[in-house]
Amino acid sequence: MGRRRHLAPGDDPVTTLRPLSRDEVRRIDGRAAEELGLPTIVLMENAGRGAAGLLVGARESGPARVLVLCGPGNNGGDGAVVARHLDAWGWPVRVRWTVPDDRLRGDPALQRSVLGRAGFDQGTIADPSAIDEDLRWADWVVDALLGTGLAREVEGPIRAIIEAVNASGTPVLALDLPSGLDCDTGRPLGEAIRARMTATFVSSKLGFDAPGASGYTGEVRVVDIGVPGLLLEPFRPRA
Ligand SMILES: NC(=O)C1=CN([C@@H]2O[C@H](COP(=O)(O)OP(=O)(O)OC[C@H]3O[C@@H](n4cnc5c(N)ncnc54)[C@H](O)[C@@H]3O)[C@@H](O)[C@H]2O)[C@@H](O)CC1
Ligand SMILES: [K+]
Repeated sequence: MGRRRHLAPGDDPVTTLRPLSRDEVRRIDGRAAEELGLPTIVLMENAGRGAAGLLVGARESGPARVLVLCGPGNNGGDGAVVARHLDAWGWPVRVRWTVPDDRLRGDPALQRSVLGRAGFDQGTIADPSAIDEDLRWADWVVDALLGTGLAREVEGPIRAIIEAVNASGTPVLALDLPSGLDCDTGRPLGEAIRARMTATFVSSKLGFDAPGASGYTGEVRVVDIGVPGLLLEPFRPRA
């Protein structure tokens, strides 16, 4: 009998929701916190833990060297959570942020502080060419640069980092969205990460079904981040 396929974290055992728009998924996150009082740090932990589990599942052989690239927002915070779990499982991890820690607020700032206190190989990318050595070292890259906060053409250092990652050919696990991909249209805003796999939160995204989007998302896996069912009701398939 073939390897029993356990349900990986996020393989929703009950129902799948219809693909969501950027606004819908951001509103779900917001309602969970504002209306239901579920702290966003809880959703972030579930997101990062689920994504880390998918990376382990994607690796037939043992631990791999993982370079986690974190942007300035909650997507970056997710990346720090992935790093913490992979490290606890014995995977060699490096964490590189696109901004100094005094530019972080809230959940991502907290996550970065925890990694700092826990002795992680963590730093700020001073110049996009500075990640070339990290890219040579890594077996996998975790793309935690930009998620649904992407609001304009990708520019500046983040654009150069995306180009360097794509040029390196290193396989990428993208968190929530491949950075630079428009959530609703599935088209790159200037430049986008070409991922081997995308761990997307709550549900798939409208843009993932657009022609050409799979060249950026790679295999899409949904990670359940613990949003209460009340908020998911409007998005369940019609019975
Ligand atoms: N809010 C929540 O409760 C949760 C959010 N989650 C994560 O948070 C993400 C959304 O986080 P944020 O809203 O903080 O935003 P992101 O972390 O997606 O983006 C970070 C910041 O990048 C900047 N930015 C936007 N477009 C840019 C561009 N073109 N070039 C350079 N910088 C640009 C913006 O200032 C934006 O706030 C989701 O995709 C998901 O990964 C998850 O942790 C689940 C829970
Ligand atoms: K991302």
